Amino acid sequence: QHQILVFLSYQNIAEIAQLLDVAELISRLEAVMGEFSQRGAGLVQPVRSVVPLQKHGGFLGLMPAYLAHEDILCTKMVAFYQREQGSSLPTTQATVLLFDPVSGVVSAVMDGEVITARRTAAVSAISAKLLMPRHAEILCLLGSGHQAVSHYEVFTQAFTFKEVRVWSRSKERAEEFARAAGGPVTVCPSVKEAVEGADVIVTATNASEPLLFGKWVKSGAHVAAVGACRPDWRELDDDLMRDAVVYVDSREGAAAESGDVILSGAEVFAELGEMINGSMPAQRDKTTVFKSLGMGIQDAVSAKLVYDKWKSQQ
Ligand SMILES: NC(=O)c1ccc[n+]([C@@H]2O[C@H](COP(=O)([O-])OP(=O)(O)OC[C@H]3O[C@@H](n4cnc5c(N)ncnc54)[C@H](O)[C@@H]3O)[C@@H](O)[C@H]2O)c1
Ligand SMILES: O=C(O)[C@@H]1CCCCN1
Repeated sequence: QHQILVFLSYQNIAEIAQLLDVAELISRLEAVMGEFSQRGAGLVQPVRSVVPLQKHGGFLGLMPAYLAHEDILCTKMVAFYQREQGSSLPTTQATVLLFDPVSGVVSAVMDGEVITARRTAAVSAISAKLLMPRHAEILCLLGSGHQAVSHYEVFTQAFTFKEVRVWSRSKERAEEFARAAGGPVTVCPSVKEAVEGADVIVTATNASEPLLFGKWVKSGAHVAAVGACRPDWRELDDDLMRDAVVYVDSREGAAAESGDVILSGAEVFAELGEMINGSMPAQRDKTTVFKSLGMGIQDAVSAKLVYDKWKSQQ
């Protein structure tokens, strides 16, 4: 009898979080991103298929991936929406399916919330490790939602900052974020004040117009941009995109989905995986942008990590 593991939505988040060790996740993500950028036959991951739900201001993304070396077959399904400010409905909901690649049987259905939050922050942390200034002291988070929280957790675990700042559209939310954080966080009244002098800036908002302007960004800073995942959505302005050295998770993904890349006309210098596998340099001394869109292979290694840990505990 084949055993199916079911993690129903929003019920076992603490359990999944416990199974997703940050250091281990980072090391698995580095390996798979490095391999992806070699474009070998062992890794299959089409650009995400996105179904627009025009009537509801949302999208359904399908993110399949097969990793032959580790024999991982996985797909994430993620519904994401642009919500009115104050809406109580979630903006992003994800479910991850793991398959037995021999039979095609589903071996696990997992809530994708923690996987999405952690793996995205872990990938941003890899970009920061390679691209942020050597003695980075100030981390700035723009947005105070799920991604901001997971970036705070992962970044403060992976690095040491003298100061952490947050800006959010809603001051109350930013204050709530600061109260809930595990350490001191400065709430900033404007994006400009939040980012001035910052060494690392994470943009994690649902904005569709630029909110981070190059003129405010310190020369040599690193920006990890995780929002704006549609070809007509922006978080960063043209100046920043054109003046910075731009890295992406996947060139094909960025060309299809990143408004910041497409509409600015900025040149993509390299993929994160190209830095990891040594085929392209990390230009740490320059102002850098890592434009993240999210990849199925990232969910696949994360889900496998959760599954293997869970199995070993049975
Ligand atoms: N790159 C990736 O792999 C990846 C993965 C997951 C989510 N995302 C994207 O990251 C972004 C944040 O996701 P989340 O799960 O934290 O969402 P969330 O809804 O939990 O938080 C969104 C934050 O953005 C703010 N915001 C919304 N509209 C804004 C606007 N117009 N201007 C400024 N701030 C605004 C909200 O106030 C909130 O702080 C989304 O765009 C999401 O699609 C990317
Ligand atoms: O890769 C992801 O999981 C996210 C989901 C939401 C839209 C952007 N990309």
